[in-house]
Amino acid sequence: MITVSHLSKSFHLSKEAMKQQDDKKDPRQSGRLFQALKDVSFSCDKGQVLGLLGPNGAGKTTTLRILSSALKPDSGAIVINDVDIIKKPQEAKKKIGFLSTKTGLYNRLTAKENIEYFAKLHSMNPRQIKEYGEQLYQQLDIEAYLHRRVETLSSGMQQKVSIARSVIHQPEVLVLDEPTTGLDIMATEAILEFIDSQRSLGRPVIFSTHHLDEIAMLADKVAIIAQGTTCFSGTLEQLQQSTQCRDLRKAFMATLSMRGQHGTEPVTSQQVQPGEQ
Ligand SMILES: Nc1ncnc2c1ncn2[C@@H]1O[C@H](COP(=O)(O)OP(=O)(O)OP(=O)(O)O)[C@@H](O)[C@H]1O
Repeated sequence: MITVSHLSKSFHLSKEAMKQQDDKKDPRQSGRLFQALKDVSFSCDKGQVLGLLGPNGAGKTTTLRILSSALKPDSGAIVINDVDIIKKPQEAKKKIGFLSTKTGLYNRLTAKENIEYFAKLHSMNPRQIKEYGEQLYQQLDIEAYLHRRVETLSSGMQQKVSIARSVIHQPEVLVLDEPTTGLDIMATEAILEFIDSQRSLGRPVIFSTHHLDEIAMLADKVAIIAQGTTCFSGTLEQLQQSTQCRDLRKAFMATLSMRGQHGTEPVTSQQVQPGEQ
């Protein structure tokens, strides 16, 4: 189980960034300080898939980068099976498999060389790499192009290799930032099937997306972030009940407008407690 509680994170803006933010008139900005996250909380249990939703700039990537330990929050906690990984960033690297939109692969290495390189960074031994690698290659259906250089692969193939590289060390939790963006229907389907297979293995999966059909198809839970604050966290049924909307798109829009995202009302952040069902 992973529990994320009350994350906050501010960035100091460069002069250039400040000009860009000024144009957006985002209330999270105060002079050169931009509070990207104010209060983000949600939880995802063993064998659950949680979809992270929110408008552009809401704070989804910032949240996921904090989960992966690439960024340190100003406050808040992330607990995976009783270990606070903010206090133990090395544990975070072991426990979390992270796929970002920029998860790098080395173009000149083959797919297999890339995956094995990252496995070694996680101190896996050759037997473990072979054993778990073989299962993973089959599961992701990437065996046919394991020996091709990454630069010769399509974006869908590269995304599957990136996923393999992110989970080769058998993390306890999988975190994926917009894993299907820019992929065609077949590649998207393969990624969604992989997420579903992780749920069956009992591994919590947290993924951000702008595609509500992916949420409807896969997610057990949803967390909606608006302007750096969680405005809903719970099951899909609870989202539908709280908004009285069966249609997910309408439920999402209703949640945002209840929180003042479409009007002039301030965001009245209803405190979402981690672990809330
Ligand atoms: N390093 C940084 N310095 C300054 N501002 C930042 C930094 N990183 C993110 N931000 C700002 O924080 C806000 C949240 O960004 P984030 O990338 O987390 O949003 P998002 O919800 O993932 O958006 P999208 O759906 O467009 O990917 C944005 O306004 C962004 O410009």
